[in-house]
Amino acid sequence: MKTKLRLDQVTKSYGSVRALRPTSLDVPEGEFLTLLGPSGSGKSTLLQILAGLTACDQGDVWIDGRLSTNTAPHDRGIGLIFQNYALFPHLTVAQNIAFPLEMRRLPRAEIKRRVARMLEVVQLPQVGDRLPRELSGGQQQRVAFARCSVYEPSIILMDEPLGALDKRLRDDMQTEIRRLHKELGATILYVTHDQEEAMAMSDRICLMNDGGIAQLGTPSEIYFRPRSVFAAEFVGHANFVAPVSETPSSKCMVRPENIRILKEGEKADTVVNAILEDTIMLGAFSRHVARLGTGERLIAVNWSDENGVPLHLGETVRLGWDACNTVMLAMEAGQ
Ligand SMILES: Nc1ncnc2c1ncn2[C@@H]1O[C@H](COP(=O)(O)OP(=O)(O)OP(=O)(O)O)[C@@H](O)[C@H]1O
Repeated sequence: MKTKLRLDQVTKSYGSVRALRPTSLDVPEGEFLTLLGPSGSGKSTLLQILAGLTACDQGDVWIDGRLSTNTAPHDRGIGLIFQNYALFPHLTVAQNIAFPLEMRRLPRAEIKRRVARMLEVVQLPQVGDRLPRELSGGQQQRVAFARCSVYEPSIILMDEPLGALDKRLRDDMQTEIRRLHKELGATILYVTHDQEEAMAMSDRICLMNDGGIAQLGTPSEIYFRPRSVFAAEFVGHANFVAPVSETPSSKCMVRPENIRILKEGEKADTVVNAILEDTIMLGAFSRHVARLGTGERLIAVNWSDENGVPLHLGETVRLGWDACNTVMLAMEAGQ
């Protein structure tokens, strides 16, 4: 697959703050890649360097196979959407969407055609004559997406675009952005610090920590095969258990859905006794917290079973998991 974007050993410091350690990244054409990581991990810096809004100290940026490190932002063929999407308040929705095309001096009829099509794509065909303040937050966000996509950039960078929206709207917009991604076929780089959002939306996740890439992989690889304690803990809940063969320099991790409360006579590769401290019925699943003799707590998430043996808080349960569901993690410095 053709590489659309490439960062080659890019670094950035702000005074004494090292925002980005030497970082290399290849993004294939048409991919939806999410930059996920805690606050200050360098996500926005990486995006700004790709957009040309921030100059890197060292390294190179390649776009479409062309060396673009010093290319001006408007010559990079990249669309940008940020959290404060700032539509022009005095222009109608249609005028807002037409703006990038007016700047590029496209013929009037062509502008009209493209604006109408974009309004269809974002499913807002009726609101072209309204002002932005007459729209809901989610609708405004869709208009921002339309304005960014109307000149058909083949790369779209989004920095926390749903950060200002409430949960319900976020969910709707996630689906919407996925649909638009498919429809437009653009390469999308999406910044979020919300791991569920990253899981739901991405072809691959670039997990960032402390100005560098901690792990790059599909949502499933990052979740089931994290390569560090940081990755294991940042995405989902990590239960740390004693490794079968004790290696002082490693930790063993099991996800909650792979720890079972064993029924009478049921077997597993590893079985431990624990006191049940809490059980929460979440509908399809139930979440159990159980305390080991060492004082450590394990979390198990199992299918709810209406006909199962009732569990009582304070009772001793047998917890079991299989070797194939454990992940050995190297300890990082300081852990
Ligand atoms: N203009 C700036 N001047 C000084 N320091 C900066 C500047 N921009 C970013 N930094 C610092 O660089 C580091 C990386 O910041 P960056 O904004 O890339 O992180 P982020 O992962 O996007 O964080 P957030 O999720 O909070 O937006 C942080 O320590 C930040 O304080």
